[in-house]
Amino acid sequence: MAKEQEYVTALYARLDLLRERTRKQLDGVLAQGGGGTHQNRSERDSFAGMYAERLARLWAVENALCFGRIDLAAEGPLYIGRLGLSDDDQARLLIDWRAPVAQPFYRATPTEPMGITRRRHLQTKGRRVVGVDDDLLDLDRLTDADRATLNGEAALLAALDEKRTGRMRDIVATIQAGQDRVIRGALDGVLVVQGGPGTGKTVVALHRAAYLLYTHRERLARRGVLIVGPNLTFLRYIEQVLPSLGETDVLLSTVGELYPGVTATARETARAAAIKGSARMAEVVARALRDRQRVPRKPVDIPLGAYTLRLDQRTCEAAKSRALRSRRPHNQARAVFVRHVLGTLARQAAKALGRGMLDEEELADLREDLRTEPAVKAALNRLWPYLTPQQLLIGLYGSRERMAYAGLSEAEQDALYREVPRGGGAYWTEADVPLLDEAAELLGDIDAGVLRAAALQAEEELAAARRAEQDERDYELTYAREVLELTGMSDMLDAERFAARQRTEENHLTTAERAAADRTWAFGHIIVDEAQELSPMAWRMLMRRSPNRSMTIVGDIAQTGSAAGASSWGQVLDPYARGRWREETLTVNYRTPVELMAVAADVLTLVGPGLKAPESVRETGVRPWSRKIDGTADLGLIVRSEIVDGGRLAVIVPAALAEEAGAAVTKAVPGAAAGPVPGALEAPAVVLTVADAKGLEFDAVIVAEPAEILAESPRGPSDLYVALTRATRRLGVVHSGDLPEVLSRCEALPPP
Ligand SMILES: Nc1ncnc2c1ncn2[C@@H]1O[C@H](COP(=O)(O)OP(=O)(O)OP(=O)(O)O)[C@@H](O)[C@H]1O
Repeated sequence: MAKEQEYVTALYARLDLLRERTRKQLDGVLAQGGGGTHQNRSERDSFAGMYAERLARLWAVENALCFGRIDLAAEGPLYIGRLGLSDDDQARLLIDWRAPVAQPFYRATPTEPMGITRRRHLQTKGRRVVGVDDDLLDLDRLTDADRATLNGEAALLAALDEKRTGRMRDIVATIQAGQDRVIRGALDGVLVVQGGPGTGKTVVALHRAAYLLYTHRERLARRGVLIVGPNLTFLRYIEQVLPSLGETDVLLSTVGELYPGVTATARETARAAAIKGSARMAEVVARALRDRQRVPRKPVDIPLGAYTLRLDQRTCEAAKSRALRSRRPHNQARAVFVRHVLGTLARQAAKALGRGMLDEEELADLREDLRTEPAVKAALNRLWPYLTPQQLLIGLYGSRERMAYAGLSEAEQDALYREVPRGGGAYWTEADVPLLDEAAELLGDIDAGVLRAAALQAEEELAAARRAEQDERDYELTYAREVLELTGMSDMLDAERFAARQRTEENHLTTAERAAADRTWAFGHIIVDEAQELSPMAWRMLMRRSPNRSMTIVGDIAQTGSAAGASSWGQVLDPYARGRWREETLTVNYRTPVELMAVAADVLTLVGPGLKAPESVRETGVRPWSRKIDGTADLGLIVRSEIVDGGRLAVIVPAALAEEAGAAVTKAVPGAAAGPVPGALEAPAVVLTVADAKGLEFDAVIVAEPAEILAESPRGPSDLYVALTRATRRLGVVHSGDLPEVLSRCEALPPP
């Protein structure tokens, strides 16, 4: 240990020196100030960015800088750590864990030693070496049983046994061979990582992101990496892993956050979400748009001073079919529509003016005059309006006729109908986001000038409405204001200044920040976690963000909870990457001890025949228990008695019980949290629904009213399976009715 300490001390000294040097370089660049030519400034900016990033990376690796070493038969030891370090003569001092030469640290086994004779795990506390743990890969000294299983077991078990902090930690020191294969898998194509609960899918996906960024830095730094998770609590749970690996420029997002400018915070029924998620909504949105490209049933008269122009159906039909044939998105095709209509009107006007033959130039002038006539503008806006995705969907959900036209059945209309928003408040739900994205594809951009004009016009109309209806309760007024706000039009008033600011800020934004602000950004690689939950419409949206189909998709089909979620990976991926996706399976459970997994495995038989639970690596000797309770007051008492100092406990409840149970537990336990609120992860106890607990883990879990969880949705068995597999140590079940037969393996304790 003393020898290892010497080496580790030298590594930290080197790290300190590099930090010092980089700091000086950064200060030097910043001291040059903002003068000089544009090129000077932009060069300085990019140097400053580079040094700042390097410095951040050097600071991120303080903890467990070096965690292992491998002894190569030929060249002596190599030290493995969070980043690569060399001395001033370029001699290697520390190898980045992601470098190819570090691979034997994770993969070597006694049967396949990969040229190393020994692997050593170094445990450190701060800068102090506190433990050394060796695996000998020298074949002659091992038994057959050792050979089959030996893989840094002691270090792994120590890591798994630690109390949870509420945040996921990195596992660089103890990545297992099967996981390493996933982490270092090729960048291109779609890699599916299927695995039961606790098999490390999430943590492996995050390490894969770090590995890919290291190995393909050029390509990925420019296009960025997106990591999609199921909810904000989950993203908070994992957000520290990549920074601790020295990678900060990655975009973490839920599906609901992927449409810039929209915050999807409204709630809706599972049924509505399921309808919105189904694949046929692509056609529904397309039809909803066709509904807005209307040909009037009767000719439209346009009064223009002394005479009246008439827009007949044939003209509208012809204009529409030209616009559609242009194959441009709706807002851009509008120009084609308008041009044709104006042409016809101009010829009519010429006739009305008694001027039979006009030359091209005169006709063009006339068209331009007509274009700005309010009555003409109003007619064109009715026939082929500029639309934002928000307007299209608000209009659809707010009208049964439109929904019927778009192909939704009466029952579906009932589920989706929503009043056109009046006062403030949340409107958009998570399931709306892929539909907005779909609509945006069909609508295309409205160019900034037009948007500005439209916003100004809307403002004028608002002012006019204000004048006209001062005394009445002004529905129209609120409506106009709301739509302006919901569609983001109100921001567009200042589009020019916004654009100018955007241009100057561009240079300072990281790739992730730029990607987050751009709906059409194509990512270099996308990682989707809890991918079984995504709806077909959400997949369509993600696939648009990944034209090169370089993706890692992790999940567990047996844990699917949402009604629009996946039942097989083929069903999800074949439409986009048939024959081009590969699957890796993880089968070892690093979270849940054997005793708990036995209970969960019983429940898995309800999910589907033939499904196999992952195998747990640890036994704790602690049996899961069950207890009959008499209401949520009892629950509060039990939770209080189950809390262990410094440990974290979750109470997982059916959605219908969330509020009541949350109130009871927060009353009984000081500091407890109800629901996925900020701070929930750090609380000693938290009450969560299954959907909110997905992907998380806790020292102890109490599952409340399992029978209701089973009955609450068609995916009830999957939900119960998820709930039972969140604990790293202790599991209890409380029930006021009968305990479901499938949980009979729990030890029945007397009521409190
Ligand atoms: N090689 C490893 N070394 C140390 N800890 C590990 C290792 N692999 C997994 N773990 C730990 O096991 C736990 C479960 O991992 P993770 O959450 O990634 O599993 P998962 O497969 O995503 O589970 P679920 O499907 O239930 O969400 C985490 O605490 C993780 O840190």
